[in-house]
Amino acid sequence: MDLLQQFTEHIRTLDAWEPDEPVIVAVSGGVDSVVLLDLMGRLPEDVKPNIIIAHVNHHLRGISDDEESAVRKLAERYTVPVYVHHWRKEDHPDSGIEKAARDIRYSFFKEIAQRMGSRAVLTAHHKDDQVETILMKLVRGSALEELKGISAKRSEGTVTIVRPLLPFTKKNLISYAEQRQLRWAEDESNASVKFTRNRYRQTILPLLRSENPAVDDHLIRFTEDLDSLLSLSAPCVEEWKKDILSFDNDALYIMVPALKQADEALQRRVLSSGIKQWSSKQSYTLGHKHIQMIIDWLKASSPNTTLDLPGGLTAERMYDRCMIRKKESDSRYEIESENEIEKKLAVGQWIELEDGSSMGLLTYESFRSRESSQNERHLYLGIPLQSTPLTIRHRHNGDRMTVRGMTGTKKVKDIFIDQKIPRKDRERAWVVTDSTGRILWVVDLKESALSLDPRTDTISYVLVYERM
Ligand SMILES: Nc1ncnc2c1ncn2[C@@H]1O[C@H](COP(=O)(O)OP(=O)(O)OP(=O)(O)O)[C@@H](O)[C@H]1O
Repeated sequence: MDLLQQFTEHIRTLDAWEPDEPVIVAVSGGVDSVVLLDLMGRLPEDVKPNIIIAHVNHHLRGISDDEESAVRKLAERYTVPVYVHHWRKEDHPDSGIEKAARDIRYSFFKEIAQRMGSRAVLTAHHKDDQVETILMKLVRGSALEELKGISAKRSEGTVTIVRPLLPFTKKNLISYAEQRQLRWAEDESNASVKFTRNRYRQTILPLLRSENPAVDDHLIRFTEDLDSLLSLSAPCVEEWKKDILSFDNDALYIMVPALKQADEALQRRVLSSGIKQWSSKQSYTLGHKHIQMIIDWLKASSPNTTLDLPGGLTAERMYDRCMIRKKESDSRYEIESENEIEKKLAVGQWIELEDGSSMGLLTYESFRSRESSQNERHLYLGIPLQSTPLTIRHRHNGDRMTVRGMTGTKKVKDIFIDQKIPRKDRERAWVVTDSTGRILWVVDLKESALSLDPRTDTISYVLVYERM
């Protein structure tokens, strides 16, 4: 059976879309996604969807623009629509480039899917990616639950991320591309052993394969077996969790004697699952390493001690109970009390604020077409794609923000002082934060380096503020 036949069979079993339904294919211009696009275009009519290409030009490497035009040419060749997002690293000074680039990719793919009424986003991850991921996680010491590979289908809200090339090796894809005389761009970063994944790809896995050529299949089988064991034992973990853990908005509580009755591997699973559940509501994260730290500390510590954890969290032990929560902020130098009004703002929404002013978050297109955006009572700010939903609130003690032309962050309090804003007005000022809590704007006063300028930047959304 040739690759197209195997792919078609696999697509039928995946059952991720109906014929003629719109699906998004993420095409970087590399061989994997070029092959995926070609295979999708050759599917028989009874499984063939309406293909829409999504591409992100990261402006990171010399060839980024060539990749974009190659992807546009592919769209012409297959007569399918293409959507391109431009992303610049200067807009993301705080985050690691690789992670920020990946986050923006997925949020763009999902946004296009929602806009086009598509349920599926396809990426070209293949079997070699799968094996590298598993091995890297094993070596890094990830928690058992994280030792999963890349999933063939993963739901994220209304969209499912589908990886239809997982059964196929890179070799399979390259020989298909050569047979079909496809053209693709080489990713320069693949050649560098600087990146961890490339060391696994170029040195570690070839060595393991020379020891046993079936090592790839063995690693994949290992995660499949582990997955099934984890699902089988999940009800038991849930039972233990009921005795050991509880949480509310403020804290996660651990009953120490109950925890100590479980063996240590079970302690890790219970805590890891409980913390994940609690932190998904609080947007804190504690990794495997810190879970082990808590277990070791509870084993050794006397009844009244505390342990500092990352993300401003602290664990306090009071006899039989341990409480994990956000550290109290140091308010010695702040006089005014905090005002707790907090509102979320999603794209397309307008909200009225208590002081009679209002804010709306518009797409760039609708901002441009709104005549009243020229109104002098309006102030506006460009918002990067991945920042939403925004939060509107008054200032908090200890607030800090990035400021253009300055490295690090500056205290919002100092910005008020620099601009000689009277105390009573400081309490009334509105602060806008992005989805991760970073300040984008102290309204009418200071824009953070994370915001964009609608006149010059390629922007996704515009936040409009209308004074009372
Ligand atoms: N710039 C891009 N534009 C469109 N699609 C992309 C882009 N980069 C990657 N993709 C899609 O994602 C797939 C995986 O790419 P890559 O291995 O570089 O991503 P990654 O950073 O490892 O992502 P992940 O964390 O999801 O594995 C590609 O085959 C392609 O389908």
